[in-house]
This record gives sequence, structure tokens and C-alpha cells, in this order.
Amino acid sequence: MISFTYKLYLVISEADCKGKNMIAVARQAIKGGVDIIQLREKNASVTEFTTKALQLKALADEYHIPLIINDNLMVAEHVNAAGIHVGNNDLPPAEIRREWNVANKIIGYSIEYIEQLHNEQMEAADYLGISPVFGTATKTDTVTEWGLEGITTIRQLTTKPLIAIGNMQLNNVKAVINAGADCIAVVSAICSASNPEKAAYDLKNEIIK
Ligand SMILES: Cc1ncc(COP(=O)(O)OP(=O)(O)O)c(N)n1
Ligand SMILES: Cc1ncsc1CCOP(=O)(O)O
Ligand SMILES: [Mg+2]
Repeated sequence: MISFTYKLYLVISEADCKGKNMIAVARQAIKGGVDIIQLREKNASVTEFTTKALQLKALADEYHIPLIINDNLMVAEHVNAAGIHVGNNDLPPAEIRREWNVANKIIGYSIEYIEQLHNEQMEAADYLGISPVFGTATKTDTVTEWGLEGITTIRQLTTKPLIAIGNMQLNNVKAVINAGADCIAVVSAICSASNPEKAAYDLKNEIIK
């Protein structure tokens, strides 16, 4: 099992950068304090996804931070990503562990139902995404809004690293950490910010203070 010490997790796509260059936004975010990145391209072809993943991998390598690929194991393997993030409707973590036979890869798994905490998929995962903590326009096909109480409940049921995602903002991240999350994952609070470096810097300071 890998050691997961990351605190600010950027989940990024070209579309979420709203016309800005995705690599430039990612670079600014890393400079501001993002310490792990996920490429989440829900509508790209495999070729487009791979091209973007290779660009982001080069950037992540430059700053020595892990690149995680959302959903697509083929792309993750092809670009030699640090890991993959999957949810309830994706390839299950235990299967990924068997197929991607490399011990040091990070597998993230979304928790949408409390019952998932007792299945073999969660055992195979390195971290759990609490998905979503609060409702968000960035992802609307969600099941449970966990809230702060949900984080506290899950914290009592597992020692796995917990990543909070869903409407994470400067004014709620400290409460989310205090409720038991280990790391904060954001899309729009950084990708849509007029100054992504400052947005990341402020979030990181709020998380670690
Ligand atoms: C860190 C993190 N947590 C949760 C998710 C959501 O994953 P999933 O439920 O598979 O939904 P999609 O992202 O595939 O729409 C995530 N991507 N990252
Ligand atoms: C990918 C994902 N999974 C659960 S919520 C979410 C989107 C989070 O986006 P934002 O940070 O803009 O609320
Ligand atoms: Mg998914």
C-alpha cells in the first residue's frame, strides 16, 4: 500500500479551464501548492485523452508530482501514470490491481454508498474519494451528498486516506479537514479562478494551517 501524504488534489480537464490553456493552468496550480493531479476528460476520444495525458505527465514529472488518470486504464498504462481513479460504474479496483500488475501504482476509488466500505474494491484501493461532499455543478450524476457528517462517519469506519471532493472552497476546506478528510480535491475553485496559482496557494494554506 502506498503512503498518501498529498493535501491538495487538482482534478482537471480542458473544458473545466473554460478557454484557458490546461497545461498553463496546471502549472500555475502546482506552483501555488497542488501536490497531486488527476486528468479527467469525460468526452475526449482515446487519442485526445492520451495526447493530453502525455502533456500533463511531462508537467507532473517536471515538478515531481503524481499524475492520476480518471477512468481509463489503457491511457493510464500508456502514459505510465502514477495511478488511476475509478468509481462505482468503472473498472473495479481489485480488477485493476490484477491487470495493472505494478505494485506501486495508486488506485483511487469513489465512495458513493456506505456499503462500499465493506467490499473487496475498497480493500484494493489506496485512497477513497468522498464523492461528493457537497453538491456541485461540475458533476451532477451523483448519489449521496455526504456533508461533514458523512466524512465523520466514514472516518470512523476506515483508516484509508480520505479525499474530499465536491464544491470544495476556501470557506469550507478547514471544516472538511476537521471532520476527518486527509486531502481536498478541487476542479472549479482552481480551474475557473482568475488566478489559479493564488487560488491554489490560498487553499493549501487553509488546509495545512
Ligand atoms: C478524487 C476523486 N474523487 C471522486 C471522483 C469521482 O469519480 P467517479 O465517481 O468515477 O466519477 P467521474 O469522475 O468518473 O465522473 C474523482 N474523479 N476523483
Ligand atoms: C469529479 C467529481 N466527483 C465528485 S464531485 C466532482 C466534481 C468536483 O468539482 P468542483 O470542485 O468544481 O465542485
Ligand atoms: Mg469514474
